[in-house]
Amino acid sequence: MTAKILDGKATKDAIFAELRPRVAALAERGVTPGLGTVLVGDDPGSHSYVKMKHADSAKIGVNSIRRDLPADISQEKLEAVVDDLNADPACHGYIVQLPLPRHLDANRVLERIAPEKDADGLAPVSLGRLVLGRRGALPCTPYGIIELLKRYDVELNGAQVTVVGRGITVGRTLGLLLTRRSENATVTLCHTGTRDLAAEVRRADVVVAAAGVPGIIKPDMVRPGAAVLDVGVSHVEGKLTGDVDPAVAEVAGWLSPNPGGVGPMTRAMLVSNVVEAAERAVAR
Ligand SMILES: Nc1nc(=O)c2c([nH]1)NC[C@@H]1CN(c3ccc(C(=O)N[C@@H](CCC(=O)O)C(=O)O)cc3)C=[N+]21
Repeated sequence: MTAKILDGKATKDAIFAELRPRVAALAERGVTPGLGTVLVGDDPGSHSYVKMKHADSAKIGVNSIRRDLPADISQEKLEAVVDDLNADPACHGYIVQLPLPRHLDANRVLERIAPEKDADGLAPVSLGRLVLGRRGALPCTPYGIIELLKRYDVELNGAQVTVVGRGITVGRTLGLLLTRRSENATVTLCHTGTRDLAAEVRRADVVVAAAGVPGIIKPDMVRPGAAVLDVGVSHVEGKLTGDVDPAVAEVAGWLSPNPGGVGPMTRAMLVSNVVEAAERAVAR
């Protein structure tokens, strides 16, 4: 048996097809959604992600607002750019690409993002709203994971989900999303202090691997038929390597490829958050 593919690339295209008429409706009201990115320094990975985000925007008629800043920019100057985007009516949502160079305080920058313009749902106000169960931008990767599972009819209601990794961008926030009444999953959040990772993974209907440890999920840890999502991004000998051992495909019922799985879904939800922010700005 080999796992069915949770195709993030095709699902992104389907989501874009649904966003296009919403963008057209905004155009009729004279509004073009604008997605901003703030990129500090010249990390090649970050550059390529930001480039992909703007290519996605262009595809569905969303304007790009790009601020590429030198690696040695000061905290004050970076915060001034954030203030500028907060004040720019053409920018409906933006992200500050993470990680930032070490001399900068990322939390202070994220705190400064106007909550209604937080496109990745990672600013403190958005995270607080998620905890409280109030409306707000949802973090793009967890949101994309849930959307991907729903569109392939993978059951979450009552499901046992094991999440590996407690980072804010994926693991910790995914636990919050999955345990909402609307998803209704039971979540086990694993991390470096977990005593028996194999046992936690083995009883899961759905496994989300977001540890950033290449190949940490082995076939003997996966229950036959389980859905396995690979969120790991590591580079081994110059090649993108995920957290899921390729042999898991022989055991799992569903598998998100990497690349081509959760990455494109993250980008789809980012654009979706910006279109939604533009719709809210028009309604105000
Ligand atoms: N504020 C902030 N928000 C982010 O959302 C954010 C961030 N900072 N910093 C970096 C990470 C990384 N990230 C990716 C998004 C899409 C792909 C993606 O689409 N990858 C493709 C291509 C991969 C390849 O071939 O290189 C794929 O998986 O198929 C990857 C990585 C968003 N991040």
